[in-house]
Amino acid sequence: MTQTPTIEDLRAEVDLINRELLTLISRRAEVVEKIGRAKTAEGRPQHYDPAREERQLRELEQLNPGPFPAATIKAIFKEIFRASLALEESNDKKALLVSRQVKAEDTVLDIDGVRIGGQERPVVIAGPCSIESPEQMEQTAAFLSARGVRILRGGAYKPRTSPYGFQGMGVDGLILGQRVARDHGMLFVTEVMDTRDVDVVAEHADILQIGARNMHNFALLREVGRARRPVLLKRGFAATVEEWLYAAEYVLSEGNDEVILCERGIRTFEKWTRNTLDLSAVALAKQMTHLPVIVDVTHAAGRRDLLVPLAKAALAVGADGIHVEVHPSPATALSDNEQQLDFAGYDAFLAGVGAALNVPAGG
Ligand SMILES: O=C(O)C(=O)C[C@]1(C(=O)O)C=C[C@@H](O)C=C1
Repeated sequence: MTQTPTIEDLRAEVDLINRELLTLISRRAEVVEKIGRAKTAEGRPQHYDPAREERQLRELEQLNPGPFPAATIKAIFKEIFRASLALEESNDKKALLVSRQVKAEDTVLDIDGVRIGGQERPVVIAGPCSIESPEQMEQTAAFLSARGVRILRGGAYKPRTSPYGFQGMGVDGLILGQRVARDHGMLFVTEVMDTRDVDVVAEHADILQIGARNMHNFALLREVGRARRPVLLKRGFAATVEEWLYAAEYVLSEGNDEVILCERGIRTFEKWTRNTLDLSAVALAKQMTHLPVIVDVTHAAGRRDLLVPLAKAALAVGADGIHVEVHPSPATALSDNEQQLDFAGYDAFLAGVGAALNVPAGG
């Protein structure tokens, strides 16, 4: 007399079938990978082939012995096609130069003795939004260098919403920024906005900044990639992390691997801050890439009262430095009046962030 199998017996049978299915599904994946490689070799523009999927589904529907209804069989196989397609496409993807797959260890930049990235102390990049006058730059550099800041920022090209607004000092600003930075033993970082200016900016600046609005300017990214100067690459305010990293890849692909990523806040529905600081992007960029990542707290917040908590948070998630705008007299500044710190404000900021920033205060 045959006994009715127990649940345990039936489960043992299911386990065996699972193993067979796994073997078959893996074998299928291996064959699909071969199809994928053949398509790539033939130079086919895409792996997705809906007609081929449709033919398979029709045949499977006809062969379906039940008890699963046709729709269920279709859903299961569509999932198999989706996974197979992803496998084919992932085999095509070249590991990016910015990724940790290509370089596992942190990139540490050494720019005239100023080290950025890895286990180094976080750096501070500070200075006015725009370079306006010798007095303004001199006062700012003297103040900041006395507080251990080694990188002076200042914009020489400032296209404004109105073409009639202050447009920056241009080459005179570059010369001034470089001289003042040298006089105070600092590096000079300034934004380059036009491919035609890359050479002259690289002549005067130690670090070339690509602004958020130019993150997608691929011609400019290629040009700074050839300039053989470190690049500070701001994230576009509407750019995904993937787009930001691809922008960095443009620079690296030209042979320049000295890139500092800079998160400066993204545009969201929030109105009470100028942008929204995306801390997860900082953590993610640190995890996925080997490049140093810094955070521009000034543009992220657009208001002075949030700079301390945002800087602390940025450092807590692994930022390699902080970018902050400082001006001797923000009220009379020619741009960004609302958000630049005055000198007392910078001292309060430094005291507020405290040990996390590790810059010798009042030194
Ligand atoms: O036959 C192909 O062309 C494949 O790439 C394989 C496969 C499949 O899994 O069957 C995968 C994706 C395509 O959209 C069509 C079919």
